[in-house]
Amino acid sequence: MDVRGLRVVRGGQTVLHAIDAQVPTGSVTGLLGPSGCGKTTLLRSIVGVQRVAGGEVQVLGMPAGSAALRDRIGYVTQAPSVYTDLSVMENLRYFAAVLGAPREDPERVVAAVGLEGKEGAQVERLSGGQRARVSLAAALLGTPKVLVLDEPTVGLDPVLRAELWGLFHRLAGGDDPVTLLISSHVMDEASRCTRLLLMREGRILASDTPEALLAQTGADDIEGAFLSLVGAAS
Ligand SMILES: Nc1ncnc2c1ncn2[C@@H]1O[C@H](COP(=O)(O)OP(=O)(O)OP(=O)(O)O)[C@@H](O)[C@H]1O
Repeated sequence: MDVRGLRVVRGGQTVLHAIDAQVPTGSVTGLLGPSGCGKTTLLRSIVGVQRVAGGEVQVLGMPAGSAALRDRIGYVTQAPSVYTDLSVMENLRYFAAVLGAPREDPERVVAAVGLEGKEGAQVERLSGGQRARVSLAAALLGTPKVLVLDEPTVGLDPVLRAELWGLFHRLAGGDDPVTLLISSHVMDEASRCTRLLLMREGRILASDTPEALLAQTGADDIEGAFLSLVGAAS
């Protein structure tokens, strides 16, 4: 993914100020920054659903929003995007049909997110974490090359969070690597990423590996590195 000079205006305000950002293929890149800094807007621009005021966004070598990218990008929004009155499997079969995914794909993705045994459960009756995993399972249908996940671990317990990060790394490290871009406002998730994009007030503060950011700032953790970079930029 390659973002150059991206400018977005929402509600009359510039929310992305001509930003540049690269997400290497096969990386697990964390997009970290405080609430309201523009993370969702950047993700929406990459998925191709955000009206942009300027700049360019390329995904897998194609302009964001290209029809050819539709079944190659999985996008999980913050709000669950599955039908709550349908069962887990009904949702997955429906989305698989829309995408033209292989017939056995719903079973594969249920196993990938650890929802075996819940196939027949109505989504309405699932816990928040289970619902989040149904949305993630839907995004894994059709074996996308890029996964864009907006705060996928919010509200999950630590065990489930660790399991999901394990899944993200398995997807990125497989024979057919997936590139993952994952937003979070929880800085302690930074250490789970292979690369970081630190964002503040519509600008990218830094783009590097967690280790390099710690070395560069001399901070003990990414929160400290973030504060040091904010200090240096102002
Ligand atoms: N539909 C909208 N209309 C106008 N302004 C919006 C809209 N959605 C978001 N904004 C503004 O754009 C800015 C960036 O919002 P965005 O949702 O991208 O932030 P975020 O970093 O994802 O926040 P959070 O972590 O709280 O989800 C904010 O100042 C917000 O008020």
